[in-house]
Amino acid sequence: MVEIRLTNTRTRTKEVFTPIDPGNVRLYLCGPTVYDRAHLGNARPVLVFDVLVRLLHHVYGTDAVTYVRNFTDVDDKINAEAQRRRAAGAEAPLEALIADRTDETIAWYHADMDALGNLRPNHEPRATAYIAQMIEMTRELIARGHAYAAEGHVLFDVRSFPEYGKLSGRSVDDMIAGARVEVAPFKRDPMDFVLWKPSDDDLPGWESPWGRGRPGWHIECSAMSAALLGPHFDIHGGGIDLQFPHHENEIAQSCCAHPGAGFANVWLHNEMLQVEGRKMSKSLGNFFTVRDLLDRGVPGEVIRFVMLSTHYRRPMDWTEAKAHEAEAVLRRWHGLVAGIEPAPSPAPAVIAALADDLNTAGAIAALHELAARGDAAGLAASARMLGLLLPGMGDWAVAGDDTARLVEALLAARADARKARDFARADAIRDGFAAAGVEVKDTAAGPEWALAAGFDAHALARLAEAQGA
Ligand SMILES: Nc1ncnc2c1ncn2[C@@H]1O[C@H](COP(=O)(O)OP(=O)(O)OP(=O)(O)O)[C@@H](O)[C@H]1O
Ligand SMILES: [Zn+2]
Repeated sequence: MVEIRLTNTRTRTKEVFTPIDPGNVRLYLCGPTVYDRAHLGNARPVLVFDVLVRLLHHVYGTDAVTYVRNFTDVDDKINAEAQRRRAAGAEAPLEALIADRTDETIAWYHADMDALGNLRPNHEPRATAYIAQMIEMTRELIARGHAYAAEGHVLFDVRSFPEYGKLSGRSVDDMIAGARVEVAPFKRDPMDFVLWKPSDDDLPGWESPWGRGRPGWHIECSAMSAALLGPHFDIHGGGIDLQFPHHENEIAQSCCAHPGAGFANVWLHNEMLQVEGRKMSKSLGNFFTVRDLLDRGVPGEVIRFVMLSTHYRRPMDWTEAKAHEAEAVLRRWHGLVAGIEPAPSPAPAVIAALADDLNTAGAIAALHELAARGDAAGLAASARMLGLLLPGMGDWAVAGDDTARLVEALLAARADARKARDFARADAIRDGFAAAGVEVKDTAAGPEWALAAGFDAHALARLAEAQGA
């Protein structure tokens, strides 16, 4: 059996992964708050977990893996968006506007993550479907002396859990000194966090023993993971930005509600996608969405390749240069594997790289070696471990007949123009190609062309029209 090693944030070491039950390997990934399109950074944990899931499928069998990723559909930002729509004249009740917004966002999320070649998780719970479990868990935490009700709120008492801070490696006192904590008169300790809070009359709320209200964010993941995976499961993940406070708080809640169960064995955190050294984030406004890239004509597979070219524990940037390079590589590989039956199993070097703490960059290097050796069957089988070169994925890499015909006709027109010393026309065609996103290289054997990430079929058609080609 392949030995998988993963870096566990909890122990800060790379550990051999041993599932609790090899017949049912269980993972939970913190999913998106569904108020807006996912930005490219939000796709990173999804891609990392997708490769992990493919590796676990390979090692333990597809039916032996349960992958859960939630949708957070209770949130001030969702409410704010619904209120904005109502202020702008929408007639429906706020609840319906909220449901519209979350349904719409979930559909976008699915479309965008599918376009990147990600498998859907086995379960995608929505927080609003698990409110009863959240109330039950909150009640349990009060009964066990780990939480207290005050002024319509229920707060987790961090001093009641000596291990609080262990995941992020800080003591409660350090946290108080360093953190921006919300001070509230009803809190026993400034670090105590909300399990339940009251809701205004014009915002969504649920009846509870503490009055009409709504859950805090952290309790959502504790309740949903317990409901779908049980109180002790294998791997819990998310971006490193969630390590504190979100994951610290999840551990406190889950361990105190289910003493002795253990919660997640391995904590896996991806580093951030950055823009000029800072985390890409909605709040900083330095983001672009996955959809922006797809709409500009960057194929999902190219985005996936670029994102997986950097190890998940390293910060990374998105650059146009990386996208161009990825596109050229994938185009070549698609050409190589076209019509080839994949080998029965992926290359050992690719599996070994992935099993070594998801070394996707190493796995891609191993794919390059297979391609260099001309082992198309091996390349086809191995690339699938990374969700690349999947059946049907290469359509973008092959220019449509029309496109090829237009480009060839324009190249012929350019050659004629050159022969006739009509350099103005030759230059116009060259500039038109550049504007349409057709890259032309003149080689000794004649011109070679490729479609760039931003290829614009309409611009090409207009150019052909204008040149009478
Ligand atoms: N720049 C980034 N790089 C990698 N992962 C990220 C980045 N930003 C967010 N994530 C991850 O995306 C997932 C979804 O996060 P969430 O929906 O809370 O993000 P958000 O609040 O919309 O994003 P932001 O952090 O931009 O406000 C989380 O696992 C989070 O860690
Ligand atoms: Zn979570």
